[in-house]
Amino acid sequence: MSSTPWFWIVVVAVVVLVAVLVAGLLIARRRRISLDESKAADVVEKPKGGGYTATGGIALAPGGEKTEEAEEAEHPVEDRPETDGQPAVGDDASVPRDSAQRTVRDVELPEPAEETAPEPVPAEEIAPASGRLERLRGRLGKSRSVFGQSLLGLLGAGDLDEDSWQDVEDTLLMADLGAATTTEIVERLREELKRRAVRTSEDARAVLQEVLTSALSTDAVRAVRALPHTVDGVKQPAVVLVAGVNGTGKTTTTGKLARVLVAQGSTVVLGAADTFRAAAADQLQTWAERVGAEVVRGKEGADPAAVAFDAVKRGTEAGVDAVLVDTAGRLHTKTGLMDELGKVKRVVEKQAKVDEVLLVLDATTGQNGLMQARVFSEVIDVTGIVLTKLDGTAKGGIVFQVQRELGVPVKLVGLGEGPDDLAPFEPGAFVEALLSS
Ligand SMILES: Nc1nc2c(ncn2[C@@H]2O[C@H](COP(=O)(O)OP(=O)(O)OP(=O)(O)O)[C@@H](O)[C@H]2O)c(=O)[nH]1
Repeated sequence: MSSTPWFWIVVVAVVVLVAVLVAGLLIARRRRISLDESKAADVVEKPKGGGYTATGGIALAPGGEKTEEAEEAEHPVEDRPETDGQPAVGDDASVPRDSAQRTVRDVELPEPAEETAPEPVPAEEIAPASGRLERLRGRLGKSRSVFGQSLLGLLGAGDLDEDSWQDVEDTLLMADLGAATTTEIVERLREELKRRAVRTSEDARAVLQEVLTSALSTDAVRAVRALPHTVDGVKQPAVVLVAGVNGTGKTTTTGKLARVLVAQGSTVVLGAADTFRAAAADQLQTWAERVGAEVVRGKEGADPAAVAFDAVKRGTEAGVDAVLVDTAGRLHTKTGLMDELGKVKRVVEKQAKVDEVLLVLDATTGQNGLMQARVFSEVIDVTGIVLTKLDGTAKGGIVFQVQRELGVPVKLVGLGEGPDDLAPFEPGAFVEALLSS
């Protein structure tokens, strides 16, 4: 083989190699990173937030009132197929640059509206407290049928044999008068009927009324100490503590009592020291609003003694006539809760004397109510009893027992859930109501 072809093959290979080397050098040069600082300075840092710069404060509108109608949107939501106000297919993502711009213009600001005092809330009409027991006589219906019909039926029948006297005794026991009071009343009835030689049912009724009324009489003052007094020439509100077990009607009684006081021209602060149940404070607040009294309440679970203290402090500062403190319902069997009630009283007494401690008892609980009363009076020195729900029981006789056993007068009776269904307790009117047909 001749050497000519080999010569040409070597020449072509060298040419191709040179061409590849030149191309590689050119590409490498283009890719090299420039570290020239002057070029880096030309890069302008973009402000964060897409170039938005606030020129003023956030626009604010008065709360609670309706603001001016917003201008009609260019693409009203209602014209869109979807309802949530999100952009729809075909909507511009942003306002086109050539769209009409709003210019600055003067606008007439409306004259500020003259401040008008809020319309005073008309106070609810409150039934006068005097003569309430007579008006609520019908509410004693169940107890009345036991006393009025059974007793009068037995006594009006003329001379009573031993069986009849046994029936009288049973009737009194069933009405929750308790053994001791029943024995005492039966003895007095026998004596009086014999002494006066009673023959007619009219006379028998009169004797019964007299004996029952005297069994309820006491030398203790029945007036609720809820009027202000003066200490060193300074007016002090009366401080009333309302206590009792759960659901006896403490909050309702506190509200009803506040109504009575306000109706008589007193100013009242209510202390919601029932911090266990948020609803209890709300309930008291509703009463306060209806009556026109101020309410002092704490956070749920707050120390009831602190709330009671604050309520009395507020009442004293505001110069009101009475501060009524509603305490949490508690089981008389729970020592901790009872201790806490004692603390409420002690803490309040650091700044003012507690003038009245009302123990609220539910008449429908009968003997159990009596046990509660005993424990409560050991802890807080009860000065008056409020017997509630007398409208719902045949055991109105509990009044006799409570008073006799505790030596504390029944001062008020609850005869319904209505705001004016609280009556002062008057033995004569109460017995009259029990015996009325
Ligand atoms: N029929 C009748 N119901 C009453 C009377 N007093 C209160 N009540 C009702 O008894 C229920 C309990 O009353 P509240 O005032 O909430 O009792 P409370 O003792 O404050 O209850 P707690 O805060 O849970 O301890 C409510 O439904 C009242 O309307 C009354 O004299 N007669």
